[in-house]
Amino acid sequence: MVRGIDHLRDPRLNKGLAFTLEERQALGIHGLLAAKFKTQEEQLDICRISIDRYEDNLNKYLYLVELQDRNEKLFFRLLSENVEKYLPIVYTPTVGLACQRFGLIYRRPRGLFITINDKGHIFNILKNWPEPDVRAIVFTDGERILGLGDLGAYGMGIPVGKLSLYTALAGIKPHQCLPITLDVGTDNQDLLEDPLYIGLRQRRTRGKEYDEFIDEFMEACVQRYGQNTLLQFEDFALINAGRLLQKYRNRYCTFNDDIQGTASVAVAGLMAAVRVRKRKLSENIYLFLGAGSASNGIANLTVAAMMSEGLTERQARERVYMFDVDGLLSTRREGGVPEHAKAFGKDIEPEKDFEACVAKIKPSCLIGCSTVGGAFTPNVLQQMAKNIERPVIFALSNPTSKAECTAQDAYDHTEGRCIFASGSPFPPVKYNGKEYHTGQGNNSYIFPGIALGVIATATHHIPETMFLTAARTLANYVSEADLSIGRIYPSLAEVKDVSLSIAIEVAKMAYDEGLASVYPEPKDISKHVENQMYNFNYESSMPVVWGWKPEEKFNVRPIQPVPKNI
Ligand SMILES: O=C([O-])CC(=O)C(=O)O
Ligand SMILES: [Mg+2]
Repeated sequence: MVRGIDHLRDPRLNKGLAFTLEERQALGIHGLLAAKFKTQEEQLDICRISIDRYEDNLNKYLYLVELQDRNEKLFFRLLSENVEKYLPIVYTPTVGLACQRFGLIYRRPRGLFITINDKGHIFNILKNWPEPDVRAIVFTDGERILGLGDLGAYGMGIPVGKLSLYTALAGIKPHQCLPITLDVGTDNQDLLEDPLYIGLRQRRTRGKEYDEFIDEFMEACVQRYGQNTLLQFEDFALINAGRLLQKYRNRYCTFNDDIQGTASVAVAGLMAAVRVRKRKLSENIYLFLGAGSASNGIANLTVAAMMSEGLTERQARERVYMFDVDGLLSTRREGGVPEHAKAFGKDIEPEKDFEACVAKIKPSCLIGCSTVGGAFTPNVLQQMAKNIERPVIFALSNPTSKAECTAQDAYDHTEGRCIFASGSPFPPVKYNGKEYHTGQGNNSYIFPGIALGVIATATHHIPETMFLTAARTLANYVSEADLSIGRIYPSLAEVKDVSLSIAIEVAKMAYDEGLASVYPEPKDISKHVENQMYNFNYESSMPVVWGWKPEEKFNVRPIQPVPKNI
């Protein structure tokens, strides 16, 4: 039991003015607080008022970071009860800005920084982390932070933000979460010259040494926290993301959020669009702008979904085209098709002009994972409207500045006929006197639920089919009301329910497929999952008195009346 001022200084224990008189006295903090007793609800009101006073989103972000450092329960309850309002601050898009300014806003440390110089000693560094019961680690090497590129150690904002959502959206306990930055240097010249830069000021280590470093890291994590520790890759560059996923997916409990989480949310959106358009997944032609991790992840999962509608793998792949910096992925083009996207190369005439490509291939679904802001020009969008009655337009690159088009542009240039989703949030669209609230095809609908299901069952691997299950679960949440306002995702206000449902489906699957290691199998899986979840409300801080009370231990007979004749 931590007593005295240290109790107030520990964000996990601190309740501010919500400590009762008894608690203040028992903990030796009486007098260290003002006289007023507040409820958590009153505190939440003050937080909301305080944040509203800031106009600059980065200041709002800083307020929330400091709240998390001061009073963890209050932070998580605020976030979980106001998802629509604060998700864009703690997470995309503001977290992108926070990463870019990380040198300026870096105050208290959160998470671990492990550098390439620590190679050979990673386990020792993990031992410095004070929590013994970590179940999930989100880590980045900072090379592809959102669509912003190589931000090196400034990328730490991302694992921190992702893990905030683990707790706020899926109720995973904060002490079970560990954010890590693997600092192998940066190739971003601006950062190398930035006096505020907090990372190693050297070029990125690559090749064998990098691979050995990641190998050692993966091994050290399971050595420290167990084979079932969930290891989430986040914002790795294309050259490493897919390759490392293949290398580790059957050896560790791991997934790559940008490949698999993004794929799952995109496929859920496509499934919901089926309801609007009355056109099966397998009746579409897909064109991806960008042929990186996200595109390949979405394309592969879409192929799997088309196969479950009856197509062969080959037939399904034939319906998917990709276009990258060198043009359409044609086997006839100079330099051929890059290895990582081989499955989607086509034996057709090369084409370097994207607009021409949209006209020639006539896709019915256009999916942007290019990190090129504005790449879906008015001409591209108009062509999509010519291709099909209800074109699907996904502008998935993050943050907002990297989106391939805005929601308003998509409506304006398709006569309001498009079905639109974006990775970052957009304000409501006005078109022809009607207001549309388009959805956010962001992996935040997926990864918290997957993580909860995986942790609750101590699953040892995460098969691809779990992401298809998650996609179906999410798509089932989309109501007719959502669809009628142009949204192919449930509102963010429902994302906690969605996460729990995904977790339950994932947990069921883990037992069905023999992947779970929590035994015996719980009779009621939903209850089992729910029982693991974080309590966002304050609990009593009174010291617990252990021991037994005689009247509980023994059945004491009631006193009998004494017979009169004795
Ligand atoms: O963080 C997000 O908003 C989604 C994501 O994983 C990315 O863009 O890399
Ligand atoms: Mg990411």
